[in-house]
Amino acid sequence: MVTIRAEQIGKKYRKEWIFRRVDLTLSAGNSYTFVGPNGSGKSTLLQLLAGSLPSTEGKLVYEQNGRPLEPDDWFRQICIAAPYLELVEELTLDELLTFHQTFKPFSAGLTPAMVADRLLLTHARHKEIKYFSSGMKQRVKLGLAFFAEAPVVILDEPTSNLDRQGAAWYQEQVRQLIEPADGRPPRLLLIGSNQPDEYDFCPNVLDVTRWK
Ligand SMILES: Nc1ncnc2c1ncn2[C@@H]1O[C@H](COP(=O)(O)OP(=O)(O)OP(=O)(O)O)[C@@H](O)[C@H]1O
Repeated sequence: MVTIRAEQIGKKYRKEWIFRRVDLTLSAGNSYTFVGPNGSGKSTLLQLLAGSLPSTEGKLVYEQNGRPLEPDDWFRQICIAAPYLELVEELTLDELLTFHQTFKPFSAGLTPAMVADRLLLTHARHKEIKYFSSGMKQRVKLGLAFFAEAPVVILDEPTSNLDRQGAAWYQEQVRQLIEPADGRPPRLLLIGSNQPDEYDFCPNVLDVTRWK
């Protein structure tokens, strides 16, 4: 089981503190949503918790089954879907899924063809990502996080560009992360959002402006 512990972390850009003194303990089987107005620091905080941005102050500890993990091993534990993370556009969906699973394996038993099916994109398996619509790309980004084995899933603005069918698909899949129907271990889910229907199932909603 994975736990992320943030101890008094803060982030400053130039002379401006985005947030300070963030103390959090986040563990598997739970979901947490960070809310706040545009520019309040949701994406920045998620990137710090993912270990992809350094904090200006404070300490971040990752633990697996009570043992600290080295920062270099964090990335294996995390899948992140966010508007600022791009897909490799030159690859077809099949190629992308095959490539991705070499460093972020899919859950046991899932093949790239099965993942394409779960993405509702079987018809587009041989199409290059650059020809996907923005909603199709968003589904791929989410699917790479939903269907990987990694125990921590981070979703920033998860339903951006999704139509009604895509949003319903998101709702169905995201709930299975914390209450898996197939016996898989529950994951730690972190969301950054301003749209209540993206996190209406989530009991832990934290406004980042509390850390200004
Ligand atoms: N690389 C950077 N250099 C300087 N300032 C930055 C940088 N990245 C973000 N910021 C600033 O940090 C603040 C928080 O930005 P962030 O993207 O985390 O907000 P957000 O809450 O996710 O916003 P939104 O709802 O618009 O996505 C903003 O004032 C932004 O301008």
